[in-house]
Amino acid sequence: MEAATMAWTAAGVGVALVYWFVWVMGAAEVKGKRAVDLKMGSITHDKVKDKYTQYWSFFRRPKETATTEASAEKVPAFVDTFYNLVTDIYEWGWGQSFHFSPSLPGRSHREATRVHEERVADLLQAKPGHRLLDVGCGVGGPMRAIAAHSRSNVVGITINEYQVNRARAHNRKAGLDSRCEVVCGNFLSMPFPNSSFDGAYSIEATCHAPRLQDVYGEVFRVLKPGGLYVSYEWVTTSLYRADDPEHIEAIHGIERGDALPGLRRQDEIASIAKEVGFEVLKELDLALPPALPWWTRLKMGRIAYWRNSLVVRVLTMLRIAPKGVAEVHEMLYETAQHLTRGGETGIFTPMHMVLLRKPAAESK
Ligand SMILES: C=C(CC[C@@H](C)[C@H]1CC[C@H]2C3=CC[C@H]4[C@H](C)[C@@H](O)CC[C@]4(C)[C@H]3CC[C@]12C)C(C)C
Ligand SMILES: C[S@@+](CC[C@H](N)C(=O)[O-])C[C@H]1O[C@@H](n2cnc3c(N)ncnc32)[C@H](O)[C@@H]1O
Repeated sequence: MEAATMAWTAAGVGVALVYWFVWVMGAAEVKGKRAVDLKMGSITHDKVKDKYTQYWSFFRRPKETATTEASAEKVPAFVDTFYNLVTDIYEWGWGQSFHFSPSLPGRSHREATRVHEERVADLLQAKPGHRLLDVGCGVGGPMRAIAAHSRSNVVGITINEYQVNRARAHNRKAGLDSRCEVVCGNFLSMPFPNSSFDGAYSIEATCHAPRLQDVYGEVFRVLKPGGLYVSYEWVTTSLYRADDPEHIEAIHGIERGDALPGLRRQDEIASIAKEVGFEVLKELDLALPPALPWWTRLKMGRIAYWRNSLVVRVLTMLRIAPKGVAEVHEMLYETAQHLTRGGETGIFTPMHMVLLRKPAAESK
């Protein structure tokens, strides 16, 4: 073969490979967020690496982030930075619902996710015309599933403006924008009047609050008397041993890689809820058998992680993705290992469910 023909063939194969990785394989979970669309929220291209460094130096020592008041006050701003860094990677590699769910035999991840979300609507006894609050709504995967399942209206709040725009765009696309509204704000001090919601829920979001009392107190305030609140909490279980180095490593790894100011213990949740005035109607770790493991979705994707990592590196090299994306992706990969370890050892659950009620006659 002539040299020129060989060069053209090699170039053709190269272009085809890049196309395959970026356009075909790159759209990992949900078509619509492709690898070439990876931005870093509202962070400008040249600032991504700096923001990642700032994030990492803040959350490197998880316990310290929540224990001093000055540091706890900074948590929402760093959580916002975290979601600027990860939102597109989450959507690209996981989908529009940023949470786990128990695996369901013979059903896809997407179906298992929907079932886990619809359970919230059923626990809340949500009805057409009800006004529900989604505390920490992400890009609105759960909000759309719950509004569609129960025909209720949902208002979501997230600290991250980029997520607000993504969620609104998804709501419009799904034809649910008349029933799903998204507000940018801090759930530790919400821009809603007292007693303005029939029900409320939070899915894997309140773990970002330095003090659970503060967010539960706000939910209590905005709920109508008699209103129900369901929360899926990230907690350590009774199997966690604070003197076991392997346990410490897994839990610290989860906290660092998920912008958490220190995980709470499972047995703290109900007492905090009671402290702010709620009645505790139900409390259950939804990850316990007969539920099938939630972490298999993380484990089974090793080949996908390798492929994604390559895609991210190629896109950074081609300057399509900003510098720093590869580091963020690597951090998430490590976080996935810690989460898997937490699940396998049973020391951690992301789905400790509590069903709470604001008393019908306000006692507070
Ligand atoms: C509730 C929270 C987020 C939970 C999960 C949605 C995310 C936790 C870890 C994330 C991921 C880890 C590995 C990534 C992988 C390397 C990449 O190629 C594709 C995306 C991941 C799978 C990513 C997806 C979302 C998570 C599973 C926290 C923040 C409170
Ligand atoms: C892991 S995501 C879960 C999102 C959504 N519940 C879901 O399951 O798809 C956590 C969410 O909590 C939000 N959040 C964290 N701290 C917040 C705060 N102080 N105020 C408002 N939202 C916050 C984040 O912006 C993000 O949307």
